[in-house]
Amino acid sequence: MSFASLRSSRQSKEAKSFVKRSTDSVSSPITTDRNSSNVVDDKLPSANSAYLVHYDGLHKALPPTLEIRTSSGSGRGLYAKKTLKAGFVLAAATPHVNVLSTSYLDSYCSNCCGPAPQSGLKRCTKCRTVWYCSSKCQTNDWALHKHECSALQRWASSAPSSDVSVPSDAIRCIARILWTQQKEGFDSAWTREINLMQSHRSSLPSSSFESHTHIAHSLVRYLGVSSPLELEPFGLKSAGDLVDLISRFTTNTFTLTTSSLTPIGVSVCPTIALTNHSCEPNAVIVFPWTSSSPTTQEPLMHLVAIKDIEPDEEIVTAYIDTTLPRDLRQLQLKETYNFTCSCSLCTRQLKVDPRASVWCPKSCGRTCPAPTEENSHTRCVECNAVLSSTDAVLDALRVGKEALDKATALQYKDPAKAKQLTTNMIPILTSARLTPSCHPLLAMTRLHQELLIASLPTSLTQEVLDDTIRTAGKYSAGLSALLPGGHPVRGVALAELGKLLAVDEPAPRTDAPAQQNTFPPSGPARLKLAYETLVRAHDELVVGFGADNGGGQVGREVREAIVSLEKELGMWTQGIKNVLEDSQVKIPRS
Ligand SMILES: C[S@@+](CC[C@H](N)C(=O)[O-])C[C@H]1O[C@@H](n2cnc3c(N)ncnc32)[C@H](O)[C@@H]1O
Repeated sequence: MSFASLRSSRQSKEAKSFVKRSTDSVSSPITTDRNSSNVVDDKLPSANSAYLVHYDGLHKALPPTLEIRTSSGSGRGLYAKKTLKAGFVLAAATPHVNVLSTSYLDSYCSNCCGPAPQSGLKRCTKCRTVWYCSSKCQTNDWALHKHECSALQRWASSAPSSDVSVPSDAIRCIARILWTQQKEGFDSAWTREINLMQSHRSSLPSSSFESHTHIAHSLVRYLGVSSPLELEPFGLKSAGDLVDLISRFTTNTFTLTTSSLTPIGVSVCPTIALTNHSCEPNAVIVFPWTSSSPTTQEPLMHLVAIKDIEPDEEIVTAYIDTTLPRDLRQLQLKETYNFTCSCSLCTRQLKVDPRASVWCPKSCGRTCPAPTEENSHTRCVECNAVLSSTDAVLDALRVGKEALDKATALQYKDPAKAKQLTTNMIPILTSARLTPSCHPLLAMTRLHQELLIASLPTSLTQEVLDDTIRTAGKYSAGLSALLPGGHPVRGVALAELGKLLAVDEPAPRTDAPAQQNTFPPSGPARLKLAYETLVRAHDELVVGFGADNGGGQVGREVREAIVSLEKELGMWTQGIKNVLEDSQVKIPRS
């Protein structure tokens, strides 16, 4: 596979791999105003004591395999009515609203959210802020964009500096909700479905006051009114209604991603927002972009089972990055969604959590729990060897977390500096004996891989390519210790590793037998590994992006890569056979 094909397969250098909700803050799981619109039908005799309920509008949009029930712990949720296999597309829905993040406005179509076609995107000549892939998309979007266009121009004219000349995706998304409600009608099914989403208005935590106030002020300015009291034409009759809307947005919004999980914006989909959270999810939300010409279709949000699901089992997705250790996960869930997670992963007593683990000091092959400030005494779970270098490990963990935050902040502004940081930090974390799945080494490795791929020179050297492959290998290994088979993040990581292995080697090593145990191998062994990795990736992708979707766009790319590798390997085999036949040399049996 050529180096160019590797690059073109990457839609963006901004690859942040986790599908999650992109919200800021929330509060308690259930509110009285939301319940008032429910009709409790009957009590189900299920172990989790959930109740079957009908919500005007939302249940109609559900496939017959799912139903909405409510439980005291987590409010409404989606439940399976029959056995559903891993890879089954549980629901596919066109989101009510999709909005691109500011940095992607000039590289994706603002109507269909597809990538720029070969001919490039066309910019709206009035606001000069949003871009479209075709006049058809521009025309389709005009009913909403005509309001947005003047709002964007007004906002830009009063912006204090060019870097804040476009409002955030959150503000643009909430405004689109309001304009659509005006267009569809305040009594329409569309508006009712938005209003059925959970609001935490009555129990907002004080930590979210600031962000809600900030959103409210920005929204008022963007809509061109002078105070929240002038929002009545948008159906907001009181400041409380505005808080409701902002809370609904923050609690229920998803990250819009590309087919390879790059986050590019925000998405609102009331039906799929009914899924509750677990750090050990049995389902994921993806945008597989299965259409052969994705730029002509709206993105479809798919809820896909990644494990076999039993009848009456709740469908749960992860709202946050589940590769984080428990304390960080709990902090994020509390801050953003205002609940304490009591999922199986959070409540299970693990001897050692791979997210916070270091290798045995005696190198027996097993691990110890990473030391913490509260508990620095730690020993190997297998051979009991005591970790004596706890201060060094604690230092490495602290410095590593700081460096990760800094490198993440710098990755687009100054990628060279970010790469310098990750390059320096990874050996420090590795020599402190952190395992590849340990935080922050896993996240640092992922960022390093992104930075390496984004900066691959056109004239690639063997050293740079091999270094990138080693990083991708470590990232994949770390993920495999944490995420179940079939998780789309694993599939995409394996696909990237396989594609890197398949890139034509600039200077294949000729001392292959001596290098047998080195990674990555060279020559035919490398091609074989590329092939095996891509086949594994494909197996995972057809689960994570849905079997009916053929693993989505990434699955299709991987299939194409597999076919071309099969041809290449076939040529190798034939070539070796010919040489052997010519020279009458026998192929050794082992
Ligand atoms: C997107 S909504 C999910 C649907 C929501 N339960 C409803 O009734 O509309 C997210 C909210 O659901 C609640 N929630 C989700 N998962 C939960 C869990 N595992 N435990 C407790 N509450 C949860 C939290 O209040 C969270 O802010």
